[in-house]
Amino acid sequence: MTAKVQSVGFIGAGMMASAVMEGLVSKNVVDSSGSIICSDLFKEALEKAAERGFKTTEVNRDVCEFAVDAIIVAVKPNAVQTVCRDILAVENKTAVIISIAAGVTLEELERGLPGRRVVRIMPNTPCQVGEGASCYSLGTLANAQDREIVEVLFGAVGLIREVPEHLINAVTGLSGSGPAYVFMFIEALADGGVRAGLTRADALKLAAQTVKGAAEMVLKTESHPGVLKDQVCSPGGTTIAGCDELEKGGFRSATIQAVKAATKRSMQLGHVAEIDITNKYNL
Ligand SMILES: NC(=O)C1=CN([C@@H]2O[C@H](COP(=O)(O)OP(=O)(O)OC[C@H]3O[C@@H](n4cnc5c(N)ncnc54)[C@H](O)[C@@H]3O)[C@@H](O)[C@H]2O)C=CC1
Ligand SMILES: O=C(O)[C@@H]1CCC=N1
Repeated sequence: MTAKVQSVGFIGAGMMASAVMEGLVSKNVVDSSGSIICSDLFKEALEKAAERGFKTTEVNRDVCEFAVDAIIVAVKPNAVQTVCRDILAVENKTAVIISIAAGVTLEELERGLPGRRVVRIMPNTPCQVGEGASCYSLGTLANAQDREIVEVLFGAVGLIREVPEHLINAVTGLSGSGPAYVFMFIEALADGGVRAGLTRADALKLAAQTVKGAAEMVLKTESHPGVLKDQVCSPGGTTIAGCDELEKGGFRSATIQAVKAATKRSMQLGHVAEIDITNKYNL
């Protein structure tokens, strides 16, 4: 979808908000960066956003007054209920409220925002370069137009899917957290290349391009990744020797465990957000 939106607000201007804001501008979803406003308690975050041409404010209510299409809640899970109180203080009934907070359920959002249309979404940082992966669920009062806004905003910056809410924690464990696992893999591939004599710069480029190319093959051919892996492995050749080492190191099992652990952690975060507002967990 390429429809333009009039104005969008972000409460919290940190890592994930910046990634989505950059993506929306570069994909021309908004006329200019001036159609996006963000608020934060942290001055440096606002200064960075202002340098990129976004409107900024220290007052969350300003965001709610400015945003016509959507207010995106982009604070850590334990700050969501505080932000809900700021949102409720402004009579903005047009904007749908979209939370990207890990673990915070639609029920918790609707309890904090009675009578408001809410959406829970889990994006990831590659939204910044238009290659995100986001899954969302609509709250009980959200309507077809709200679904369209979510699809326009997050569809412009990557893949977008509607899923039943109970799957969003699994999405968080896989695509929400997944970029970090992939970055670790790229770093390790590059370390291997350096160990084998390549320059760091060449090794990093080769590693990143290899991951990008392999991912494109999975998406474009729709082949099972095991089939594509077999095509690289010559009998008695180099690749199977490398695969052998990965299996010895528990590579696949470790990856599965990582997704499971992150999913479990996501399930805990909504609860933590409810009971802990002390920043103890630094969420
Ligand atoms: N970083 C990631 O890869 C992803 C993060 N998320 C979710 O996005 C949310 C934000 O995460 P990040 O951007 O990584 O965190 P971050 O720490 O970079 O950004 C959060 C920002 O919110 C600000 N903030 C805190 N309390 C506030 C308040 N009351 N009013 C206004 N601003 C306030 C903080 O100063 C900070 O700049 C989290 O709920 C996280 O679960 C979702 C998908 C991916
Ligand atoms: O680590 C986190 O809690 C956030 C949610 C998904 C990615 N980063």
